[in-house]
Order: sequence, then structure tokens, then C-alpha cells
Amino acid sequence: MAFFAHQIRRGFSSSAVRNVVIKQVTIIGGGQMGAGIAQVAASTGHSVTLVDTSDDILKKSIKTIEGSLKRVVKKKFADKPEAGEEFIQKVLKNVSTSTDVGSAVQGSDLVLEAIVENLKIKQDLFSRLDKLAPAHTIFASNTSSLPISDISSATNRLDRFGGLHFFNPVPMMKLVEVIGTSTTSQETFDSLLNFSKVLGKTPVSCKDTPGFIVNRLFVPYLYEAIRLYERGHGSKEDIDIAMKLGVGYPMGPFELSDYIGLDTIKFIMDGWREMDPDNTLFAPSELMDKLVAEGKLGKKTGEGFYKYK
Ligand SMILES: CCCCCCCCCCCCC[C@H](O)CC(=O)SCCNC(=O)CCNC(=O)[C@H](O)C(C)(C)COP(=O)(O)OP(=O)(O)OC[C@H]1O[C@@H](n2cnc3c(N)ncnc32)[C@H](O)[C@@H]1OP(=O)(O)O
Ligand SMILES: NC(=O)c1ccc[n+]([C@@H]2O[C@H](COP(=O)([O-])OP(=O)(O)OC[C@H]3O[C@@H](n4cnc5c(N)ncnc54)[C@H](O)[C@@H]3O)[C@@H](O)[C@H]2O)c1
Repeated sequence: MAFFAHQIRRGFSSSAVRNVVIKQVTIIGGGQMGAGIAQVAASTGHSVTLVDTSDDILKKSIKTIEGSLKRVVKKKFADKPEAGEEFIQKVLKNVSTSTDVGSAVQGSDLVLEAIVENLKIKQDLFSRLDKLAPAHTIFASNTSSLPISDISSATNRLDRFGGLHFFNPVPMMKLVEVIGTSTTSQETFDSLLNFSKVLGKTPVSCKDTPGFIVNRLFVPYLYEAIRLYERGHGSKEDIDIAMKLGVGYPMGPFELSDYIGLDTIKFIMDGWREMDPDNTLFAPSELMDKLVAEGKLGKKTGEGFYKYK
């Protein structure tokens, strides 16, 4: 950590902004990840504004949050259902929704982006936000696979920009990867670390390298699983059982891929192949391409490697 902090500090710019205690959070993108992050931030007393492109999507996000909170209170308030209901209402009160990013970022200490995994779309969003958000506001991206420095390059707040990579499902997964680029200031990095802790998560410090820590190790494993299956070395059911019972993973690679979404996975792999075309690790999978082309994207569409319903 000392070495890493030193590396980060080297890039510290002359910004006058000091440690920001994050109270008010704007989350852009109310999908799987954005809704989960909004839930956890609101549950820990933050004032959250969730932004998406339509009111219908935002209604669905709030329904998802409500459903997940019900699962949380079932355990947390097992003997006190009234207290559980009170908790849910209190948390929901902390979340407001908006389709207007301009007004949503006013007064915000942190803008956390969890929209589609597309560099150009993320850059366009942040470039716009940079002109609208207060000077002290920290920007962060939840990207799984894009360099944070490529996203932040669309802004003039390089010292107040970092990565906060959460894991799916956010309410259950304890880890947050905190990513500092060579220009992220120490103050910004510390604010993001503290924020992750206040959310009840365990942060780890990462450099802005492909896949950070988890996905750098995880992607080769997932991809080798699909190749094993394509070569006929094992059924997907047996590969899943093997990894659950042999290594203690809660989900096998095919179950997990269906859970993450095959479109997200394909998007990430296609992007990495574009950046490093000769790396055999990122070679395309016929089966994955076929499933995505057929709209079999995993749990969310009712079918992926497995059928649901
Ligand atoms: C195959 C080839 C593919 C190649 C592709 C390569 C490219 C890959 C690219 C990477 C993609 C991006 C990845 C991303 O950047 C990073 C990630 O997020 S990776 C995903 C990490 N997540 C996991 O690994 C999840 C592992 N699974 C689990 O931990 C558990 O299975 C689970 C999800 C917690 C569910 O638990 P289970 O025991 O299985 O099932 P239950 O339903 O009984 O749940 C247990 C317990 O948890 C409560 N719960 C579950 N979900 C929620 C929720 N959303 N909100 C609230 N509570 C929840 C549930 O109620 C249960 O509570 P209990 O009954 O015990 O009180
Ligand atoms: N799915 C995962 O397991 C996972 C895990 C960690 C990180 N991530 C990353 O999190 C991000 C979001 O992933 P997700 O799975 O939640 O995606 P998702 O498709 O579930 O949600 C994305 C949401 O963003 C909205 N959106 C798109 N463009 C927008 C814009 N310009 N302004 C406002 N809203 C916009 C969409 O309407 C959608 O509701 C991606 O960068 C992804 O790589 C995903």
C-alpha cells in the first residue's frame, strides 16, 4: 500500500480540493449495478440520486431495490418485522430518481457512473458532467474492463477522478476495488477508500491496469471453462459442480456467466481483443457469440448457458 500510495501521490495535481467526506451521491445508471450501489449507499445513510434515461427504467430500479431490501431485512430483522418495514421505508426515503443529470449532480460529493460498458458513451457522459457538477465533486466509474484514465481523459478534473469497482450482487459482495490513475490525487483516493468502508465494504487498492485485480485473474478462468466445454472435455453441469465442490466457489463458471449477463461478458472480451488482438486468451468463442446473437443473455432473458423459468 505504501508503494501504491507513493505512485498515486506522484500524480497529484495542484487542485485545491481537500479530502471530501462523501454524503451526497449521484449514481448514473439504474441497472443491475447502479441499483445495487444505490441501495447500499442509501442503507448507510447517504442521500442518493439515481439517474437513468427513462422514468420506466427508474421505476424498475426502485422495485429491484425494494425486493433486495426485503431479502436483507428478512435476515436482519427476523424477529422484528415492523422494524424491518421501518428500515425499508427509511432507506427508500434516501433515494430520489431523475432523468436530468444536470440537476441530479448539483450538491453532489460523488458522481458514480454505472452505465453501459462503452468507452465513447462513458466519455460523452463525463465530458457533459464536468461542466455541470460543482468543483469539489469527485467522479468515479464502475467499469469492469475499461481503463479509468481513458474515461477521465474526457474531463478537466483528472485529480478528482478514480475507479470504484463493485461486485454483483452489490448488497452481498463485500469487495470494492478502488482504482487510482497516475493523476488521481491522494485526497480523492482516500475519500474513495473511506466511502467504500462507510458502505460496509472492504476496499482494495488497484492500479489502472487491465481487469484491475479480480477480473485480471477471473477472466482467464471463465474463458478456459468455456473452452474446456467447447472441446468436449466436460459437460457445463460437471464443470460447474467441479468448481463449486472442488474449490468452494458459490457458483460455477457457467452459472456465474449467466448471472453477470453474456452480453456484458462478450462486450468486455471483444474490447480486450481489440486492444490486444494476438492474445489467445481473448480469442472469440463460437458458442458465446451464438448465444448472444440468439438473445440468450443469461438469467435476465430466461436463457443463457442454462434455461431459467
Ligand atoms: C463461461 C465462459 C465465460 C467467459 C467470460 C470471460 C469474461 C468475464 C468478464 C467479467 C464480467 C464482469 C465481472 C464484474 O466486473 C465483476 C463481478 O461482479 S464478477 C461476479 C462476482 N459475483 C460472484 O462471484 C457471485 C457468486 N455467488 C454468490 O456469492 C452467491 O451465489 C449469491 C449471489 C450471494 C447467492 O447466494 P446463494 O446461496 O447461491 O443463493 P440464495 O438465493 O439462497 O442467496 C443466499 C442469501 O443471499 C441473499 N441474497 C442474494 N442475492 C441478494 C440480493 N441481491 N440482495 C439481497 N440479498 C440477496 C439471499 O436472500 C439469501 O439470504 P438468506 O436466505 O441466506 O437469508
Ligand atoms: N453486471 C455485472 O456483473 C457487473 C459487475 C461489475 C461492474 N459492472 C459494470 O457496471 C456497469 C453497468 O453494468 P450493469 O450490469 O449494471 O448494466 P445494465 O445494463 O444492467 O445497466 C446499465 C444502465 O445504464 C443506463 N444507461 C445507459 N446509458 C445511460 C446514460 N447515458 N445515462 C444514464 N443512464 C444510462 C441503462 O438504461 C441501464 O439501466 C458497466 O460498466 C459494467 O461493466 C458490471
